[in-house]
Amino acid sequence: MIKWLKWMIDRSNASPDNEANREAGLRWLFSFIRPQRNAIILVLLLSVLASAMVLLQPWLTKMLIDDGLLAKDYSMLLQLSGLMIAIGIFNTGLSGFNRYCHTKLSGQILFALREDLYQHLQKLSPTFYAQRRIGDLLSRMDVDVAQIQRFAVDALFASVSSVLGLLGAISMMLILSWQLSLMVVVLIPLEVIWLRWMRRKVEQQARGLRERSADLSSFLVETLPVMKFIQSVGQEPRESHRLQQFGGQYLDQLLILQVVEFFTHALPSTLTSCARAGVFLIGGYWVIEGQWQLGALIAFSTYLGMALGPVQSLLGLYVAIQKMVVSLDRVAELRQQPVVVDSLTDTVPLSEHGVGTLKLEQVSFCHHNRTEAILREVSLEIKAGLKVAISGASGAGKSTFIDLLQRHYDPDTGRILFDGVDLRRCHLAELRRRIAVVSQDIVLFRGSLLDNLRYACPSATDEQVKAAAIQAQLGELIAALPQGLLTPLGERGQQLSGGQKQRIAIARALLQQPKILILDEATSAVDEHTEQEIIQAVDQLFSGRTRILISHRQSTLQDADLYLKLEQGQLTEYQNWPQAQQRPAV
Ligand SMILES: Nc1ncnc2c1ncn2[C@@H]1O[C@H](COP(=O)(O)OP(=O)(O)OP(=O)(O)O)[C@@H](O)[C@H]1O
Repeated sequence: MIKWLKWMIDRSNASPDNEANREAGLRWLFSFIRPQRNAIILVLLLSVLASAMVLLQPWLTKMLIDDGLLAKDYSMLLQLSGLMIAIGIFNTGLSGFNRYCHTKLSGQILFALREDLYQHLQKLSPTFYAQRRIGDLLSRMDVDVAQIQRFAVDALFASVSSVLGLLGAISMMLILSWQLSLMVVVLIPLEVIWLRWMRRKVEQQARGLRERSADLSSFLVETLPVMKFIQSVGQEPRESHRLQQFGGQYLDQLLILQVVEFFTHALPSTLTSCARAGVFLIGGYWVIEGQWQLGALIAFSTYLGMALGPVQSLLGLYVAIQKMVVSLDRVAELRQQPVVVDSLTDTVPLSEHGVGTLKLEQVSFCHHNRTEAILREVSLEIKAGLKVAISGASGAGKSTFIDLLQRHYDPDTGRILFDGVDLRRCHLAELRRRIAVVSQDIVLFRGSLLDNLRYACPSATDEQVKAAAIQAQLGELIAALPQGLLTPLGERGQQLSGGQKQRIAIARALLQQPKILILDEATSAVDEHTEQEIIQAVDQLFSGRTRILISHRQSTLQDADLYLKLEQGQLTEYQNWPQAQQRPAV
């Protein structure tokens, strides 16, 4: 099947890399089709049955005219009419059942494809997301996957029933008149040659359309969440104009594709009309001359329609393959993005009694495509239970350092150890459960406050969540909300203040029971008084556990047990905050 598809796909402008990607994409697609073998066989059998029933109808009409009407046989007329009614009822039931099985199969493949792609995206690093437009990812996940699935199921079944219909109709036509049948068969190679010539154009324009559609999605994803900012800087007309431009480009591309598709189908349709006229001319002459029966001519012309219909839909399928390839390439490109960080199969379990000591051994790290290293051969130990303050100029790499601790990236050289275990050997989820990060941007999902608090720890009971919320001083907020903990927070918790969101994040971290709590600029959005309250709460609630605080503010970093400053790839230790602000290091 893969070989057949590769033959159908235009390779004239594909590089060996593209070819390899495409083949991997096809293999990926078929890995979802194969497990549905039984359901596919059932739907195929139903299609065969449906095609046979359709083929029977014109033959019955022929018998009705020639053996019933023209022969004036009333009993035959009655029997054939009864048979036609029975077949009609059977066909209705068959098509309903066929449709149900087909939709179920099609949906199962669609969601399996999407889930697999989503699971792959879940493993990709922050660098990948920093480089990609979310709208484009959305469009690949949504429209491209649906396009592939539509082809994989709908088009393949359509092709099977078309081939069956075609073979059946041609056989019936040959039985009725082989001379007229030849006329039709000669057309098929002509149409195939034309389509092979047109396919590259279709693929090119379909690719353009998918890209314009991704531009539109990206625009909406980018601007809708920040409408407040656009309003406050008065740029609504500019964004409306941009939408107009994207819309215009999309429409232009759509029209070009329509024109190309029109010409692709126009020649075969014209040839078809000529063939039909030819059949009526020659067949009609034979009937007038008494060499052929009227019923046979009517049945032949019906079978001719039935044969040309499948030819048209097979040719349409040929065009659909070129469009599907565009989507398959776009999805395969995502599917082949390398997973930089993944759990090994033989991970070393982290002890529940471990205290959470962190050790860096000769760690160096530089972001992909950057020249300036974030860490250069840094060796350091952060003993458990300390309150650690990390300062450093903006862009020095403090957040990247935290990403390395949570293993969003691996060091280029050297290693990081958690309780003596190299992070590369830890199970990712286990490691990340032990290191909770509260950052400036608190992520809140649509759902109740309760659901949001429980997000990192879904097994927590309502009582545990409530206790954590009270500890994080959310009592007042809960009392003020109309449905308490069950109040929906709305999109991204826009109705909450910065301090309230921060407390939600702390309550979440409390439920997570981490060994290490990291506050990465977590309090920079709140006033100093609220900040002091939050930090006091953290010191109290997480006392005895390692707390790493990152900030530019002195008020946040005071009273630490260890001061670290990140500067030019070095993490230098200082005795206190004022010293950390000056040189030299201790
Ligand atoms: N995913 C990424 N890919 C490439 N470069 C990145 C990536 N993330 C951050 N950087 C770059 O790495 C450097 C350090 O960024 P980082 O966010 O770690 O700094 P920071 O010290 O936390 O800054 P700030 O105090 O302003 O938050 C910056 O130059 C930034 O542009």
